[in-house]
Amino acid sequence: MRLNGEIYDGEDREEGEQKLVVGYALTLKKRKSFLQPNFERLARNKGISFVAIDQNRPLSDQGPFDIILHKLLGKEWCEIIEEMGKFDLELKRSHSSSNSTNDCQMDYRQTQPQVIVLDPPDAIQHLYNRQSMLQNVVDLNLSDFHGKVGVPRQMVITEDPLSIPDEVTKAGLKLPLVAKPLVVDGSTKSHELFLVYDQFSLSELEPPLVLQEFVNHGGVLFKIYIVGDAIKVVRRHSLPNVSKCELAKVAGIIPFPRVSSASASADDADLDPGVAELPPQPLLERLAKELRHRLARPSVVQYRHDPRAWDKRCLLCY
Ligand SMILES: Nc1ncnc2c1ncn2[C@@H]1O[C@H](COP(=O)(O)OP(=O)(O)OP(=O)(O)O)[C@@H](O)[C@H]1O
Ligand SMILES: O=P(O)(O)O[C@H]1[C@H](OP(=O)(O)O)[C@@H](OP(=O)(O)O)[C@@H](O)[C@@H](O)[C@@H]1OP(=O)(O)O
Repeated sequence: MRLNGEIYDGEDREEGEQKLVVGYALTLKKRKSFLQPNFERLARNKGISFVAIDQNRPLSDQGPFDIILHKLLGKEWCEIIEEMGKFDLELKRSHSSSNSTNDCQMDYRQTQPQVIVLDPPDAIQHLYNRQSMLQNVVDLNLSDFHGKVGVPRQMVITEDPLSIPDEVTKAGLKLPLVAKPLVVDGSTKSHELFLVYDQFSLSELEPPLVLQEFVNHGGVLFKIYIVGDAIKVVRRHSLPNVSKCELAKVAGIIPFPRVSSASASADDADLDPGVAELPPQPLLERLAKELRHRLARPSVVQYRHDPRAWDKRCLLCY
């Protein structure tokens, strides 16, 4: 990694020796979950500091930053970042078309050192639709590669809630079902999910939504994060299995927001080896490669997989 002309070697630094400044633009919620004191301390020890970007002031008056890390959805913010990207591109063009590029490069570096934006807007593909994001997994056809990869049986309901019971019967989906808003736009509401235990209650749901068969998976799931070639798997607690007996006794709709959030980490939990075993690396690598290919241009794949039921040699993504 480039740091004012030096290469970052990943070694710990003496306290106070700053090598990398990361400007961040994140929601308050994300700041709380991401910039934990332990993380900031670890980063500081490695010479990396995090500085909040003030969105009310021009970016050029702030910093200098080596990296800009952002996860904001607003159009205004995207334009600011895009403008930065254009400036950088123009600069590169003027370098390649002129012989006296060094002057230009020097001016630019002096006023605004080269910043790595994670990620530039044109390298981000937002996956808003729960159905289409899973279609990429269906299309992979990884049916016999160190195990299977698939998605739970599901259907999309866009209109009349009163028709849902019939539509579910026609589609042959088995109860209990997980009801999820069709669109995941980062809002709290888009992560409000319901477990539906009986046919009649289905008409109380609010379309547009995805209805998925609930798959028992031992109360543990894996989240797979892919950045370039790096793959990180974490274990999270999840919903417990639903037995036939429970299904016969329980009725209605039960809400369950964010059951597998970062605070539900099961990395250090004492688990049954049957559910704790991680999916094999070759399968993860293949999955990452195929998804990167299918999701086309982005250099960093921002995709969410919650594969489970690995104890049955079946990686389900939802
Ligand atoms: N088909 C399913 N079968 C069993 N459990 C499921 C199923 N779908 C989702 N879950 C449970 O619901 C949780 C949330 O599901 P999902 O990841 O689809 O929603 P989300 O709102 O995108 O969640 P997150 O907050 O993790 O981003 C999962 O972590 C898992 O515990
Ligand atoms: O805070 P953010 O808005 O980035 O929320 C993201 C959340 O991160 P958090 O853990 O920091 O809350 C993620 O959880 P983990 O990776 O930890 O499982 C995951 O649920 C994403 O789907 C959320 O993105 P969204 O779908 O809402 O855009």
